[in-house]
Amino acid sequence: MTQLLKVHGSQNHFFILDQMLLKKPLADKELRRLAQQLCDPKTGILNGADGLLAVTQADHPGPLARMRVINADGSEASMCGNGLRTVARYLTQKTGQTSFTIQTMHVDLRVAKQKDLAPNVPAFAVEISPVLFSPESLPFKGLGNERMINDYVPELQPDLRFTAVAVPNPHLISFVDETTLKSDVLGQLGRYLNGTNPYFTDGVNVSFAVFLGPNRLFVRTFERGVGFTNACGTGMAATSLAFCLTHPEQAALDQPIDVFNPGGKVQVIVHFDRPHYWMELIGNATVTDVIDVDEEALHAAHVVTDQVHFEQTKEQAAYVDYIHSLPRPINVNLKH
Ligand SMILES: N[C@@H](CCC[C@H](N)C(=O)O)C(=O)O
Repeated sequence: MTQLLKVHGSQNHFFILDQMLLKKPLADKELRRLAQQLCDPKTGILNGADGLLAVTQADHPGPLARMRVINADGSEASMCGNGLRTVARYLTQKTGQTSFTIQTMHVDLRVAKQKDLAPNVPAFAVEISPVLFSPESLPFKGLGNERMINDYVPELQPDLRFTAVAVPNPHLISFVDETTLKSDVLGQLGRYLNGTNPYFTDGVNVSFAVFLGPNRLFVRTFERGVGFTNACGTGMAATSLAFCLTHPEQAALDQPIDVFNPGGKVQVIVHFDRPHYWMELIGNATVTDVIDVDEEALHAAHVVTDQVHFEQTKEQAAYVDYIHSLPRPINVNLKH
């Protein structure tokens, strides 16, 4: 027997699997199959999730562990901001350390425990970096050879401006009005750019954002490898950076930006240590369920309700109380 955790950051839901607890860690192919089975609400448990976060040993000295991000469709992403907060919390509980680094696909990132957002709503801050703008780093092609910052891109959508940035997973951002944010445009564009298309050949996370005032945004994301999510941490960090770059009169560097999303709220602080931008993403790291599961079921990608034992924590009730205490600037249906 081993344990899985069901967790979320702004209701961007994941399962955490600590490979270091297993007699035999899952091979890459097994991890991909498990993510597909477990995250699908039809075949998985607890309504599925947006991804599987695998915690493994770091392959060099320094970081406490390594996080791998497997999207619901089995593809692997280089980073996940909401997920990193939940892995940071898991490692804090496992080791007692409250400030450390975690290895991700390309870089080691700093994480630190924060003051609880409300009773039983733990919070963590995580570093989001590196920030890259070149077409090769996303990648995108056929849309100009220069960086894309608040540009009209008629190939994508005639009347919207776009910013493309990798953090280091790829993001495409547009500032829109509330009607456009709620319209079908985001889903259509997200599906197109994450299917066979000539522009974003590895797919891209697409976010639409509405200005709410100085240092305040609402962000909705269609995620690569997932579809619509309640929140995308790297997406909100990338959008806050785009906000600072394109609307400096409304968004300040080195100050918290409140970013509301369908699943709650986070804060992002954008820093510019010349010549590099980097962001801090601060938000909840909630554990909703502890699941006892047979190790063989993980290898076989067959984790089903009647063969596991769940223990629900009281943290989701506390999280719901917390978000009900927040302003709700825009209502978008929640994904369950
Ligand atoms: N939800 C995540 C991002 C997960 C990876 C993304 N789908 C990708 O493929 O890049 C976040 O909170 O950052």
